[in-house]
Amino acid sequence: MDLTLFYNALSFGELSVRSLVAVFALIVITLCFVRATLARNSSYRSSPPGPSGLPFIGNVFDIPQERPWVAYRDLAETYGDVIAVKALGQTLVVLNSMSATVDLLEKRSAMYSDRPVSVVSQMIGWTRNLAFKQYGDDWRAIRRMLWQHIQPGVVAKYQPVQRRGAVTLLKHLSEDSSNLDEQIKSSYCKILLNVTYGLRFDHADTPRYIEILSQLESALAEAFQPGAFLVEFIPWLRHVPQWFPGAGWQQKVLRWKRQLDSLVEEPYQAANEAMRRGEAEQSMLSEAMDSIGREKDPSRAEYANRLIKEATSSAFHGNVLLNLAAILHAFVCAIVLNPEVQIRAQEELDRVVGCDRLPEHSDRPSLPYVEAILKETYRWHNPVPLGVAHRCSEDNVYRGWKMPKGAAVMFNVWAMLQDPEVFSEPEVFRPERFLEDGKLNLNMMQPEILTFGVGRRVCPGKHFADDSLFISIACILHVFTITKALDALGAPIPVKAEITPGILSFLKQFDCSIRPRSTAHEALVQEA
Ligand code: HEM
Repeated sequence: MDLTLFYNALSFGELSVRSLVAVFALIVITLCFVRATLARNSSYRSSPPGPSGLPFIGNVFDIPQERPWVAYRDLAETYGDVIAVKALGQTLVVLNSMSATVDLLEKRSAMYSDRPVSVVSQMIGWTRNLAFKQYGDDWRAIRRMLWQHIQPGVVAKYQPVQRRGAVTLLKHLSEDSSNLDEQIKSSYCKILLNVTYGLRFDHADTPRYIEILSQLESALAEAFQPGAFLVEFIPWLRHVPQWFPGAGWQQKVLRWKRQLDSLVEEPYQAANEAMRRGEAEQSMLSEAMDSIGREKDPSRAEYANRLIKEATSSAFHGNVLLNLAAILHAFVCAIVLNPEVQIRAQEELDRVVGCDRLPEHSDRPSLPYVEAILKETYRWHNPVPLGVAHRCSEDNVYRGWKMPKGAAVMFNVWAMLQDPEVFSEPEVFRPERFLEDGKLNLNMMQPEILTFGVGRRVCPGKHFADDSLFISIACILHVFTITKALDALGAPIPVKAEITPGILSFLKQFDCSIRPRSTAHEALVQEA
């Protein structure tokens, strides 16, 4: 999933007020909050500790836009694992330890499972996605429907499609590995279109959907930048007509809305047409349609249709594809930087799988080192370093602090997965940390319990994602040798694991060479 929400953006970086109008509006808003702030003064004193900040605007200038998760970890060293920062009357609580995360998001999940509201999200229509929905009946119904299709007991049925996607990626990479990021996205897009909508791998619109998803990736980054949209502070601005001076932002929001509409509507329509022609493969959509096929009451059928549409599109768009792609991309980067890991993995694959076939999901229990590489990738590079913001829906007391209703709550996944007390030399990519005597060491903290979120909003696609990433990683390691690319003079081009700016964390593009290990391995790809 995916997104990250307005309140992620409200991680209170330097508020980039871009114009005099914005500055003026900000002053007006802060004055409007004076009374409320004073009224809440007593609760402020008892809320979790954090930097004091400026009067009324709070900590707006305390947290940088770049890598705010590092700033929160540093604040936790001063104030303790639970910190609160405030801006413009809003409270953001950041949990920097596993114990606080479990205490609040899991043990008190009835109170900590809502999402903060974002006006821009509503305008774009992101609220059709499960990840953006408020906690309530609609969320519950859609989540239940999606869960039926991707819960642990049934998710293995998608393994053949995931392996087909991995093989498609191998074929593309053996022809041209220069655009790694695009190839990875294309492979996961095909898998997701097939399992959610039953669309074939060669569906003509796949490249266009990838293009729209990439554009929406930038939209996510921009929409949630602090101060980027004044409407988040003054919601009535959404009613200002587009022609009004200064309302040009609405054009942008409208463009994103159209793009998202395409992504929600077009695969759904294409799938329905394919089903009518009898050309669609079995999918979440076709199974869900079968189950409501006998519904006679038109209003109930209409309601069920909307649930199906929103459940399937939640498994396709949002950050689902971007998260999968980000993790596989990080894995390739880690291998380029750590050639000894590749050698050890290939020894294991040669011993278990041999040279005359590609890996299968059924090999997984016999490939602990490859498994450890996946775990270490989850730990080493997490695309959602602050999780997805939850919202506290009732006043409650934790460790003597008042946790106010309406506070956004984020959990610093990055800080927990980079904690040197738990993972020695956390910046080093070392799969061995998850092994003991050649077997998985289950006494180690398992990164996936944080990577996919916590509590009732935990990622429902985590088992699907984990199966899919495992087979991709096993197949790539089995077939290719990945090294640094060489420049014109034959010298290795340096690679650095740098992240893109923004509230989501993706590794920047890097050069690398991806070549078949041998003609026998190349033949495996051609024959698959
Ligand atoms: C490596 C890939 C993935 C990562 C890192 C990831 C991560 C996450 C995270 C951190 C959340 C928020 C959890 C929280 O609020 O505490 C989430 C929610 C969600 N994810 Fe994933 N996810 C991935 C893949 C998938 C896949 C493959 C699917 C569907 C097939 C999926 C569907 C969803 C949905 C629908 C939600 C919203 C759940 C809700 O709010 O109730 N995700 N994901």
